[in-house]
Amino acid sequence: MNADQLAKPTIIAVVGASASGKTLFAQTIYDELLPELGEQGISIIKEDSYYRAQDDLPMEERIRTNYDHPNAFEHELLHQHLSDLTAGKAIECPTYCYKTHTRTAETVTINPTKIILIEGIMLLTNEQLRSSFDIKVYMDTPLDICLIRRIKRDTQERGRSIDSITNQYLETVRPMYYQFIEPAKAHADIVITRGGKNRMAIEVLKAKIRQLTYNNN
Ligand SMILES: Nc1ncnc2c1ncn2[C@@H]1O[C@H](COP(=O)(O)OP(=O)(O)O)[C@@H](O)[C@H]1O
Ligand SMILES: Nc1ccn([C@@H]2O[C@H](COP(=O)(O)O)[C@@H](O)[C@H]2O)c(=O)n1
Repeated sequence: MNADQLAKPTIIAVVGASASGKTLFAQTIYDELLPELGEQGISIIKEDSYYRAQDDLPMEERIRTNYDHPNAFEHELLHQHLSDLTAGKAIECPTYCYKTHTRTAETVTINPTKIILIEGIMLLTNEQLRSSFDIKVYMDTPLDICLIRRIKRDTQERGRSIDSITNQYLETVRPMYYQFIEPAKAHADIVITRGGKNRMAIEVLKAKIRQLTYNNN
């Protein structure tokens, strides 16, 4: 094993409200750097993959779960997986289905890489996880914009009705945002405005990742 393979990875966490642009932002950086850094250079993980499996619950109960509380996630497993990747071991990342509200049977193998991008709503609420991140980015998108984008996305991609989106928003998404997500902004190193298409912010992060990759600092 050479020195590069032994080097500790840099873990970059992208957090913020639901539909604030976390996925678009992190995925754009990943897609644009992958051809240059290769599959050994950069990987991407979604916190949503670690939503708890609920196969044991009937659908009526799954619908009532508060998905905007830290306890909805298996953060212990995510922390274990980040430790494994840091130790140079591959992981089997769960996959999640928003329509059935549980995990699917498949897992995705993620190999250790120099840069790990991870994105999700509750990543900074867990102290153990927080301390494993080297760079913490917060997407500071106004909540009304997030709601508009969530309505569009959840009707088109997650099989939701307008009624279910608005009820869930008022009952859990909005109050939990104020309880858990917005206060976590204080832990961020970088705060990003204008969502997942902020080109300058994307270029700044890409430049930092290149510096970490090629200069090792
Ligand atoms: N700056 C932006 N302008 C227009 N659409 C955006 C912008 N940022 C995100 N979106 C769109 O909003 C929706 C939610 O963004 P997404 O990245 O999935 O948010 P999150 O991962 O934070 O839930 C997606 O359909 C995405 O393409
Ligand atoms: N079964 C589920 C699981 C999660 N959600 C919602 O997803 C949001 C987090 O994902 P983002 O991509 O939007 O960050 C979160 O706000 C949950 O309400 C869901 O609706 N159903």
